[in-house]
Amino acid sequence: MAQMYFYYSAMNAGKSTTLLQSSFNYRERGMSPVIFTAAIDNRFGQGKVSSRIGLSEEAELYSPEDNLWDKLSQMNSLSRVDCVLMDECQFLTKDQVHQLTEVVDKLDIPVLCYGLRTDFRGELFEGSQYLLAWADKLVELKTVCHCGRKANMVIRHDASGKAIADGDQVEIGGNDRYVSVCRKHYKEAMGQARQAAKSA
Ligand SMILES: Nc1ncnc2c1ncn2[C@@H]1O[C@H](COP(=O)(O)OP(=O)(O)O)[C@@H](O)[C@H]1O
Ligand SMILES: Cc1cn([C@H]2C[C@H](O)[C@@H](COP(=O)(O)O)O2)c(=O)[nH]c1=O
Ligand SMILES: [Zn+2]
Repeated sequence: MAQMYFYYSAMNAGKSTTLLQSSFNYRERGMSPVIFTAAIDNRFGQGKVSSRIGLSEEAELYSPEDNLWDKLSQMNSLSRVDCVLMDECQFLTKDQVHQLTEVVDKLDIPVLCYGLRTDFRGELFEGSQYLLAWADKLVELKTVCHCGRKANMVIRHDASGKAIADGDQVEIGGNDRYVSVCRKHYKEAMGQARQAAKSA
Protein backbone atom coordinates (compact mmCIF):
# COMPACT_ATOMS: atom_id res chain seq x y z
CA MET A 1 0.00 0.00 0.00
CA ALA A 2 1.27 3.43 -0.93
CA GLN A 3 1.72 6.05 1.80
CA MET A 4 1.76 9.82 2.19
CA TYR A 5 4.94 11.29 3.69
CA PHE A 6 5.46 14.78 5.08
CA TYR A 7 9.12 15.87 5.22
CA TYR A 8 9.06 19.09 7.21
CA SER A 9 11.65 21.52 8.50
CA ALA A 10 12.64 25.16 8.84
CA MET A 11 14.13 26.86 5.75
CA ASN A 12 17.48 25.79 4.33
CA ALA A 13 17.35 22.26 5.73
CA GLY A 14 17.72 20.46 2.41
CA LYS A 15 14.03 19.77 1.58
CA SER A 16 14.40 20.54 -2.13
CA THR A 17 17.72 18.70 -2.23
CA THR A 18 16.13 15.61 -0.69
CA LEU A 19 13.19 15.82 -3.12
CA LEU A 20 15.55 15.98 -6.10
CA GLN A 21 17.55 13.06 -4.72
CA SER A 22 14.33 10.97 -4.43
CA SER A 23 13.45 11.87 -8.02
CA PHE A 24 16.89 10.70 -9.14
CA ASN A 25 16.49 7.42 -7.21
CA TYR A 26 13.12 6.69 -8.89
CA ARG A 27 14.47 7.51 -12.35
CA GLU A 28 17.60 5.35 -11.99
CA ARG A 29 15.25 2.42 -11.31
CA GLY A 30 13.41 3.14 -14.58
CA MET A 31 10.38 4.63 -12.78
CA SER A 32 8.50 7.85 -13.50
CA PRO A 33 8.15 10.37 -10.67
CA VAL A 34 6.18 13.59 -11.14
CA ILE A 35 7.40 16.78 -9.45
CA PHE A 36 5.11 19.64 -8.46
CA THR A 37 5.92 22.99 -6.90
CA ALA A 38 3.89 26.05 -5.90
CA ALA A 39 3.35 28.58 -8.71
CA ILE A 40 3.66 31.39 -6.16
CA ASP A 41 7.28 30.49 -5.31
CA ASN A 42 9.14 31.75 -8.38
CA ARG A 43 12.50 32.42 -6.69
CA PHE A 44 14.44 30.19 -9.07
CA GLY A 45 12.26 30.69 -12.16
CA GLN A 46 8.79 29.18 -12.66
CA GLY A 47 8.33 25.46 -13.27
CA LYS A 48 11.48 24.32 -11.52
CA VAL A 49 12.54 22.83 -8.21
CA SER A 50 16.01 24.07 -7.32
CA SER A 51 18.11 23.44 -4.26
CA ARG A 52 20.60 25.89 -2.86
CA ILE A 53 23.41 23.44 -3.64
CA GLY A 54 22.77 23.76 -7.36
CA LEU A 55 20.55 20.80 -8.34
CA SER A 56 17.48 21.59 -10.43
CA GLU A 57 14.61 19.79 -12.23
CA GLU A 58 11.52 20.75 -14.22
CA ALA A 59 8.29 20.73 -12.22
CA GLU A 60 4.54 21.04 -12.76
CA LEU A 61 3.04 24.07 -11.03
CA TYR A 62 0.10 24.12 -8.63
CA SER A 63 -2.02 27.03 -7.42
CA PRO A 64 -4.62 27.09 -4.63
CA GLU A 65 -7.51 26.69 -7.10
CA ASP A 66 -6.09 23.54 -8.75
CA ASN A 67 -7.69 20.15 -8.14
CA LEU A 68 -4.70 17.87 -7.65
CA TRP A 69 -6.81 14.70 -7.79
CA ASP A 70 -8.08 15.69 -11.27
CA LYS A 71 -4.57 16.59 -12.47
CA LEU A 72 -2.85 13.49 -11.13
CA SER A 73 -5.53 10.93 -12.03
CA GLN A 74 -5.52 12.31 -15.57
CA MET A 75 -1.71 12.19 -15.79
CA ASN A 76 -1.71 8.64 -14.42
CA SER A 77 -4.30 7.48 -16.96
CA LEU A 78 -2.09 8.72 -19.81
CA SER A 79 1.13 7.26 -18.41
CA ARG A 80 1.71 5.49 -15.08
CA VAL A 81 2.94 7.84 -12.35
CA ASP A 82 5.16 5.91 -9.90
CA CYS A 83 5.54 8.64 -7.30
CA VAL A 84 4.42 12.23 -6.66
CA LEU A 85 7.01 14.64 -5.25
CA MET A 86 5.45 17.89 -3.98
CA ASP A 87 7.60 20.88 -2.94
CA GLU A 88 6.58 23.99 -0.94
CA CYS A 89 3.67 22.05 0.60
CA GLN A 90 3.04 24.71 3.23
CA PHE A 91 1.18 26.49 0.38
CA LEU A 92 -1.29 23.61 -0.22
CA THR A 93 -4.90 24.16 0.82
CA LYS A 94 -6.77 21.76 3.10
CA ASP A 95 -8.73 20.49 0.05
CA GLN A 96 -5.53 19.86 -1.89
CA VAL A 97 -4.02 17.83 0.97
CA HIS A 98 -7.24 15.76 0.95
CA GLN A 99 -6.97 15.33 -2.83
CA LEU A 100 -3.42 14.02 -2.38
CA THR A 101 -4.62 11.45 0.18
CA GLU A 102 -7.05 10.25 -2.51
CA VAL A 103 -4.12 9.81 -4.92
CA VAL A 104 -2.43 7.61 -2.29
CA ASP A 105 -5.54 5.64 -1.29
CA LYS A 106 -7.34 5.21 -4.64
CA LEU A 107 -4.45 5.15 -7.14
CA ASP A 108 -1.91 3.51 -4.78
CA ILE A 109 0.73 6.12 -5.69
CA PRO A 110 3.14 7.28 -2.96
CA VAL A 111 3.01 11.04 -2.36
CA LEU A 112 6.08 12.65 -0.80
CA CYS A 113 5.39 16.18 0.47
CA TYR A 114 8.12 18.65 1.48
CA GLY A 115 7.45 21.90 3.28
CA LEU A 116 7.78 24.26 6.21
CA ARG A 117 6.01 23.41 9.45
CA THR A 118 5.48 26.98 10.69
CA ASP A 119 5.66 30.54 9.42
CA PHE A 120 7.78 33.42 10.78
CA ARG A 121 5.16 34.00 13.51
CA GLY A 122 5.42 30.42 14.70
CA GLU A 123 1.95 29.59 13.29
CA LEU A 124 1.15 26.52 11.18
CA PHE A 125 0.60 26.99 7.45
CA GLU A 126 -2.70 25.47 6.22
CA GLY A 127 -0.98 22.82 4.09
CA SER A 128 1.35 21.84 6.92
CA GLN A 129 -1.50 21.66 9.43
CA TYR A 130 -3.36 19.04 7.38
CA LEU A 131 -0.23 17.16 6.37
CA LEU A 132 0.72 16.87 10.05
CA ALA A 133 -2.82 15.63 10.70
CA TRP A 134 -3.24 13.20 7.78
CA ALA A 135 0.15 11.98 6.49
CA ASP A 136 1.13 8.37 7.19
CA LYS A 137 4.72 9.26 7.96
CA LEU A 138 6.13 12.48 9.43
CA VAL A 139 9.84 13.00 8.90
CA GLU A 140 11.69 16.01 10.31
CA LEU A 141 14.65 17.28 8.25
CA LYS A 142 17.11 19.14 10.42
CA THR A 143 19.19 22.26 10.07
CA VAL A 144 21.31 24.12 12.61
CA CYS A 145 20.98 27.48 14.41
CA HIS A 146 24.05 29.73 14.70
CA CYS A 147 24.33 28.45 18.32
CA GLY A 148 24.55 24.81 17.28
CA ARG A 149 21.04 23.76 18.41
CA LYS A 150 18.47 22.37 15.99
CA ALA A 151 16.86 25.24 14.05
CA ASN A 152 13.12 24.61 13.99
CA MET A 153 11.85 28.20 13.70
CA VAL A 154 12.24 30.86 10.99
CA ILE A 155 12.80 34.61 11.51
CA ARG A 156 11.71 37.09 8.80
CA HIS A 157 13.79 40.25 8.43
CA ASP A 158 12.87 43.61 6.97
CA ALA A 159 14.99 45.33 4.32
CA SER A 160 17.30 46.73 7.01
CA GLY A 161 17.91 43.28 8.54
CA LYS A 162 15.67 43.75 11.62
CA ALA A 163 13.47 40.81 12.75
CA ILE A 164 9.73 41.28 12.16
CA ALA A 165 7.04 39.92 14.49
CA ASP A 166 3.91 40.60 12.37
CA GLY A 167 2.88 40.69 8.72
CA ASP A 168 1.29 38.62 5.96
CA GLN A 169 1.87 34.91 6.28
CA VAL A 170 3.14 34.52 2.72
CA GLU A 171 6.12 36.44 1.43
CA ILE A 172 8.39 34.69 -1.03
CA GLY A 173 12.10 35.02 -0.28
CA GLY A 174 15.34 33.30 0.57
CA ASN A 175 18.41 33.96 2.71
CA ASP A 176 17.92 37.70 2.09
CA ARG A 177 14.65 37.74 4.13
CA TYR A 178 14.70 34.64 6.33
CA VAL A 179 16.97 32.84 8.77
CA SER A 180 16.33 29.53 10.54
CA VAL A 181 17.09 29.48 14.26
CA CYS A 182 16.43 27.43 17.40
CA ARG A 183 13.38 28.21 19.53
CA LYS A 184 15.44 30.02 22.17
CA HIS A 185 16.95 32.43 19.64
CA TYR A 186 13.59 32.80 17.89
CA LYS A 187 11.98 33.93 21.18
CA GLU A 188 14.81 36.39 21.82
CA ALA A 189 14.45 37.87 18.33
CA MET A 190 10.65 38.14 18.64
CA GLY A 191 11.00 39.84 22.06
CA GLN A 192 13.34 42.43 20.55
CA ALA A 193 11.08 42.91 17.49
CA ARG A 194 8.00 43.53 19.69
CA GLN A 195 9.97 45.91 21.92
CA ALA A 196 11.19 47.86 18.88
CA ALA A 197 7.64 48.01 17.44
CA LYS A 198 6.31 49.39 20.78
CA SER A 199 8.91 52.14 21.07
CA ALA A 200 8.58 53.18 17.39
N1 LIG B 1 23.19 16.58 0.66
C1 LIG B 1 23.60 17.67 1.28
N2 LIG B 1 24.84 17.72 1.82
C2 LIG B 1 25.26 18.81 2.45
N3 LIG B 1 24.55 19.93 2.59
C3 LIG B 1 23.32 19.93 2.08
C4 LIG B 1 22.79 18.82 1.40
N4 LIG B 1 21.55 19.14 1.00
C5 LIG B 1 21.32 20.40 1.40
N5 LIG B 1 22.38 20.87 2.06
C6 LIG B 1 22.46 22.18 2.70
O1 LIG B 1 21.15 22.62 2.87
C7 LIG B 1 20.98 23.89 2.27
C8 LIG B 1 19.56 24.04 1.79
O2 LIG B 1 19.18 23.16 0.78
P1 LIG B 1 17.72 23.29 0.12
O3 LIG B 1 17.43 21.95 -0.44
O4 LIG B 1 17.65 24.44 -0.80
O5 LIG B 1 16.84 23.60 1.43
P2 LIG B 1 15.28 23.87 1.70
O6 LIG B 1 14.49 23.37 0.51
O7 LIG B 1 14.97 23.09 2.96
O8 LIG B 1 15.16 25.34 1.94
C9 LIG B 1 22.07 23.99 1.25
O9 LIG B 1 22.51 25.31 1.06
C10 LIG B 1 23.19 23.20 1.89
O10 LIG B 1 23.90 24.03 2.79
C1 LIG C 1 8.98 31.34 7.03
C2 LIG C 1 8.16 31.75 5.84
C3 LIG C 1 8.56 31.41 4.57
N1 LIG C 1 7.82 31.81 3.51
C4 LIG C 1 8.26 31.48 2.15
C5 LIG C 1 9.68 31.89 1.85
C6 LIG C 1 10.10 30.91 0.78
O1 LIG C 1 9.67 31.46 -0.47
C7 LIG C 1 9.30 29.64 1.11
C8 LIG C 1 10.10 28.56 1.83
O2 LIG C 1 11.20 28.16 1.08
P1 LIG C 1 12.18 26.90 1.37
O3 LIG C 1 13.54 27.50 1.43
O4 LIG C 1 11.99 26.03 0.16
O5 LIG C 1 11.76 26.24 2.64
O6 LIG C 1 8.24 30.07 1.98
C9 LIG C 1 6.65 32.53 3.69
O7 LIG C 1 5.95 32.88 2.72
N2 LIG C 1 6.26 32.86 4.95
C10 LIG C 1 6.98 32.51 6.04
O8 LIG C 1 6.56 32.84 7.19
ZN1 LIG D 1 20.06 29.11 18.68
